[in-house]
Amino acid sequence: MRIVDICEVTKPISSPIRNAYIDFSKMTASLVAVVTDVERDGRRVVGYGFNSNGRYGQGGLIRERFRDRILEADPASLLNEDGSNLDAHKIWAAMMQNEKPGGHGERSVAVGTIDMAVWDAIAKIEQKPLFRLLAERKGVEANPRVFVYAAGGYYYPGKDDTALRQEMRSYVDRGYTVVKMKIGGASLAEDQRRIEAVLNEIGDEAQLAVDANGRFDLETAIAYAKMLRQYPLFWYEEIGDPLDYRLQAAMAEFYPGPMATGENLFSHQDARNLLRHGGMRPDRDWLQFDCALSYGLVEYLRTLDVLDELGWSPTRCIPHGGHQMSLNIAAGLGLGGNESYPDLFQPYGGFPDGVEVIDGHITMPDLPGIGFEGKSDLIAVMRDLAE
Ligand SMILES: O=C([O-])CC(=O)C(=O)O
Ligand SMILES: [Mg+2]
Repeated sequence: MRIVDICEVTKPISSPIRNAYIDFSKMTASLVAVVTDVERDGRRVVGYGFNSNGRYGQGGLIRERFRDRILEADPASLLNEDGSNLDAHKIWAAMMQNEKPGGHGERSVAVGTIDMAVWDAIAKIEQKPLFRLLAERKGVEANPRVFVYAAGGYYYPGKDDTALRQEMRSYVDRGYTVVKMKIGGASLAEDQRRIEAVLNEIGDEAQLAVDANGRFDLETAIAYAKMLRQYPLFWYEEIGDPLDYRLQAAMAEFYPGPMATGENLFSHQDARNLLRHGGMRPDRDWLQFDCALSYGLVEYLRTLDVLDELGWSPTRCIPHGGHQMSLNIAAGLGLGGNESYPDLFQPYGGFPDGVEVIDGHITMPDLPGIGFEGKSDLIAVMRDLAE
């Protein structure tokens, strides 16, 4: 049993939307295939992965370093004890040889993307859904019913409050009970008007989360906190720079409601620093670390260990990214839910065909691997790459 090839293609996932920090007009994603020599049901097992939006495709790093380190390793050194499957932890170690600690950034995206494909292959070789494999290995019961919320509410040329309300209404009509919109890309007064328009639209049918995408300095963060705290928001997200733990810690004094952050922290060490120094409150705040951007599930398991050491439950995690990999981790390891972008970043995000959002939750179908084969538009693009 061995990995015979690793293919990568960088694809556009561009759109005219913008958050408080970036626009997505040039956004790309890496799609990766890990090709094995294993056959299941008369078909070669190929694992697939991709990086979530927000960071760009990583074809350069994958081709220059990480792909070759796996392909040049002794194939037997990448297998589990009895040689019956690939070992994601050993493959991770092979990828990360000769890499110094610290500076977690683009490299973590390259490794996270390959790691996703490796886990997809592993679960397909075992012929079971990844979430069931993860629960089994941890000795816990999987819960295929996962909370999901609808992320959108971007700034968009010519988009007025009516269009924003219609967008949020359409998420509620599709079964979501929490919707998210961007703030920080307009004046405080304008954002307040947008927020009130959405709250009037959704009433008590859903709750609203707001996302500043790390835009605010301390003064602006506090001004927004004072405005936002009069509304019953689901959370106030990524207020300041992701590495400014002191700013995050200062916010607890001004914002008693739930806060969320972590999508731009890319290692268990950075996650640990957030929990040590960011003043995050385990009884109400949310952690959004996204394995696809942060060295994959092998690293995410370390992050979950850090949470445990510091008194945090995995139920406080609702990862960024809207991909099926995090849905599997949520269902298998008991996270609090997952992000979803109902109308964006297709075909990568979303759920297998036919999966509906009911009362803010989806139910994972029993598909082998991560479940990409159940999403026809996505698997078509994936098979183009490697089958
Ligand atoms: O706009 C983005 O970069 C995505 C984002 O923050 C989120 O989904 O929370
Ligand atoms: Mg965000």
